[in-house]
Amino acid sequence: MTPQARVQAAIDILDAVIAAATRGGAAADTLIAGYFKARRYAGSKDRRAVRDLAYRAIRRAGERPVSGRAAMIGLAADDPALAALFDGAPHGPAPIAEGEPVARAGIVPTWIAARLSLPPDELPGLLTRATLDVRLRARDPLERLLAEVPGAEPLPFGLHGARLPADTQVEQLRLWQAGAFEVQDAGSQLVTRACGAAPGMTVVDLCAGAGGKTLALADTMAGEGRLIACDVDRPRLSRLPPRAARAGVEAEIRLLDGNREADALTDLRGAVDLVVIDAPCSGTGTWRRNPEARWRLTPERLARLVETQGRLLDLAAPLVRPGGAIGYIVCSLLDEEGRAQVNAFLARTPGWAAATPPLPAGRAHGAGVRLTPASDGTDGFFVARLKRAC
Ligand SMILES: C[S@@+](CC[C@H](N)C(=O)[O-])C[C@H]1O[C@@H](n2cnc3c(N)ncnc32)[C@H](O)[C@@H]1O
Repeated sequence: MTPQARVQAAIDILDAVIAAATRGGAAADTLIAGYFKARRYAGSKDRRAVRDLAYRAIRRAGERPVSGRAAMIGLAADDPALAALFDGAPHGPAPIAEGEPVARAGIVPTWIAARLSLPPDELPGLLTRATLDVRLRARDPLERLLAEVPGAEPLPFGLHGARLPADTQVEQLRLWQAGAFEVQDAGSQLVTRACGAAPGMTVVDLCAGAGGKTLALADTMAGEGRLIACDVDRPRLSRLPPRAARAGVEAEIRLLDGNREADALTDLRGAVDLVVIDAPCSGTGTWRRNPEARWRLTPERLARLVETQGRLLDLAAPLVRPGGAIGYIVCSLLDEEGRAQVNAFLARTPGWAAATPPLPAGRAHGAGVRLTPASDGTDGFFVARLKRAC
């Protein structure tokens, strides 16, 4: 592909990303993969260059741009070499006309910025490139992983895992195939640990999805006790059993009905030591992985998420035995999903109190702990451990 054709390809991809963000379609990564699947002529250098251009344009625009071309013209405004490629060459973008729409540079959409309780100097951290962190099974020695992957470094915060070079082909590694490790952000590992699972417990992972945290919980439980993984999303949940099998983990799987979740949990009422709620949320803490997610969120969608989170807390509470706990997690930096959500639960539910353990990272935030990309180098999270009185 010519340099001009690469720019046009990135514009086409951006159009698809903007359309998907508007109507709730696929993530940028999926759209980029689909684009190149249909264009086998593009070589690996072309793919890398187009992907890089598209992501630079996505990261640069805080608000959803009106078009891919507006996003790319915005990027070109800071990059004369890129601007020069708008020259009307075949397969490339037409020259930039006077008065054409240009996406404004920004980090956070205005309506979200007003609700984000982050100091301004932390905002750029939301869009830095994420690290490739992996969690190693407790029984596997870290040295083997460090020996297999040149450039791998031990994770900070005393976590049993490694930070791998960004371009590592994880699934080709022998240790991954043997089930010894899983890709999991250091922050995600820390907040899972904060929930306080232990061997012998009965643990419900209420929003297990494809099982990232289920597998980490199982490792902490060392195969002793009972682990029940639930979700309302059948395709996501169906990805859990093969992952569990690869890691040598046993978990009961329960598909919940989105309107009647409690029906599938009646046998667990008052019998659970720990319910982990890794709640559906805005994902504002993971923008560095999915920067287009900030174009996707709307006040209405956020309100629905907040309502679901409150409902999940109320669903979890009766499952917990006296003296047991809820681990509430969101990968969000919005207080209405984190601190305020937990405060509201504690205010309306007698017999519950905050009992979040100190973490080797993050800062106390209301009844819980918050991790941020800028101060902890992890995805952004809020976690709270809530204990039922004995
Ligand atoms: C943050 S994701 C979970 C990620 C997963 N725990 C992991 O570590 O990979 C939130 C999950 O909540 C699920 N969910 C949404 N509404 C739910 C509900 N009412 N009951 C249970 N799960 C729900 C979604 O399908 C989604 O998989």
